[in-house]
Order: sequence, then C-alpha cells, then structure tokens
Amino acid sequence: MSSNETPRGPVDSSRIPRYAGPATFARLPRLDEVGRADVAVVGVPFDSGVSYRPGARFGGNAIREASRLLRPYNPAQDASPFALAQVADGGDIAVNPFNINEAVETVEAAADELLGTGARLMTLGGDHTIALPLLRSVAKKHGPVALLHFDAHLDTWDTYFGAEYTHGTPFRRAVEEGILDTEALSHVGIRGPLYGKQDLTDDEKMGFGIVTSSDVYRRGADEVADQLRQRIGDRPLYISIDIDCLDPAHAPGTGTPEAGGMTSRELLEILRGLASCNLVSADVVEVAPAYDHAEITSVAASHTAYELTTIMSRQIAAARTDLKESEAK
Ligand SMILES: N=C(N)NCCCC(=O)O
Ligand SMILES: [Zn+2]
Ligand SMILES: [Zn+2]
Repeated sequence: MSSNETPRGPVDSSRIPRYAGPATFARLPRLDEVGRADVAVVGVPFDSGVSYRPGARFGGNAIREASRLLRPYNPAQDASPFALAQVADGGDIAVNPFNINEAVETVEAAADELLGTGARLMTLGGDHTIALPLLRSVAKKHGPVALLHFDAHLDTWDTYFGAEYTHGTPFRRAVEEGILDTEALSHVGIRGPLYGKQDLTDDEKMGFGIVTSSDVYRRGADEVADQLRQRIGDRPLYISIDIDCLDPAHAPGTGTPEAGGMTSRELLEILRGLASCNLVSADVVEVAPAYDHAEITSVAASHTAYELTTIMSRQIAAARTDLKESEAK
C-alpha cells in the first residue's frame, strides 16, 4: 500500500454475517487480493516437531475460524488496526510434514520473501519449531533481535532423541546461531517440572531472563510489562507466543499443557503494555484444536494475534506520519 491508499479492511459483518464464507484472519482480505501488505498474517500448518500431543498443524485455521468475531476497533489500544495499515491474510506456508529440515528451510524462504516486500509477519502456528526459521529470516533483515518469549516451557533444550529441530529447542539454536540480541531475551509464563536444575543454568548462560507465571500473578501485568519494556528498549523486537503460556483452563487446546498458567487477561494486558516497542514480527503457536473445547484456545489465540497486529499497525502508521512530516519540512 502506498501512503495515499486506504487499506482494505475486513468484510463488513453488519452486511455479511460473520459466520458466512471462508475464514481469513479477522475476515481480512487475502494477500493476493490486495497485492502487498504492511502486516501479513500467515499460517504454518506444521507439527512434526512435537514431543507429546500432535495437532498444532490445524492451529492456524482454528485461529482464523475463531477470529471471525474480532471487530475493527481495538479500544484497549485506542486504534483501528486494519484502517491504520494494510493487514492481509497470506494463507499458509505449505511445508513437508515428513522432513523437518526441509520444512524449516521452506518456512525461512517463505518468510524471506514476505519480509522482502516490506511486510511484518504475524505467523499462526504450527508447533514452536517454526520460531527458528522465522527468527533466522527476521535477523537477516534487522540483525540480532530482542526476543520476548511467552511460554510455560523454556524451549532452550539441546536435542530430543538426537534431533536438533524440535518444538523444545528453537531458542537454543537461535542463540547458537547469533541471531538473537542476548542483552534482551526474556521468557514469560515459565512454570512446571524440568528435566533438572541444569536446564535453568543453561538458559541463564544463554542470556535469558525469566518471568515465571507466579511472578506475573504476584507482581501484576503492568509491572511486568514495565520491566520488559525497559529491557527491550528500542531494539527490534520479535514476540513468540506459545499458547501454553496460558493456564490449561484458558487454553486447553495445546500439546504440552502445564497447570498454574497465566490468564488470557494477563497475557493481553502485558502485550498492551508493550505497545511502544519496535515489534518487527511475531508468532502465536501450539494451538492444537483437537483438545480444545468451545474454541476457548483459538479465541484466546485470535485475540492475542489481534493485539500484536494492533501494535504493528500503530507503529507502521506512526512511521508514515513521521515520514510525511519530515518530507513537509
Ligand atoms: N510446547 C513447547 N514448545 N515445548 C514443550 C516441550 C516440553 C517437553 O517435551 O519436555
Ligand atoms: Zn510450551
Ligand atoms: Zn514453546
């Protein structure tokens, strides 16, 4: 979209019932209908990297279905994200379910292509394996990025059954590859049993700070967001959200659930507190609809993606205004 064009928004739900027609994220146009987007929402139907329950390959489409009820104005951020910038649904990155290495390469290449058009990515997983190729691609464009990782799990383990690319290992690989800014790495929502204390020692050595699920409960969302914002500063930021950061009561539809998690309200509030950060791309992963009930998990995931999209759209609009003002001078 050039700066003079008005973004094409979602289908008008007062004219066409929101449950009619094929689902795109938030009933937005498809990317091929608008040519290019400022924010491209893409699915990655891949779950060959999971260590427990499979099914996250169906997560992206479940989130799209649940996102039919999202409305165009986001009062929590006082913004209409789909009017401020062109947000469009880029469909799915079709990856090989039988060859993880090839799948990882395919995701990276597809992300390269989309980021190359100037779009930011809002990726819908898929299992957490996909964060690695997404980060590789983002780092090619921005250099090592700050990472904010919401999850019950560290996902900095070394290997599973000798496999390097799994949903429990993406962030160790990313640190090894030098694609993360190790001054600004945080996990939020961590809880539950580990393999050993060494897991925490290793994680700390990689540079991660941990905000546990109990920390969020005790200190509150605002204080946590303030602390995270300070750590992130104005670095380019990637946010990766494993929906199992939420308590299984708020997100039963996931592959490795852990008791004692955050509420969806806490997650959304923390994200809103990060609205001033330079969010270059994000993912929401690990939604496995087969274990869901009444779309509890996919509704939470759709609202999570909505907040992230709103942050990106606001920044895109603000950058455009700055540019216009400097051109006018
Ligand atoms: N859900 C994610 N991404 N990772 C969980 C790995 C936990 C495990 O199998 O020990
Ligand atoms: Zn997890
Ligand atoms: Zn994870």
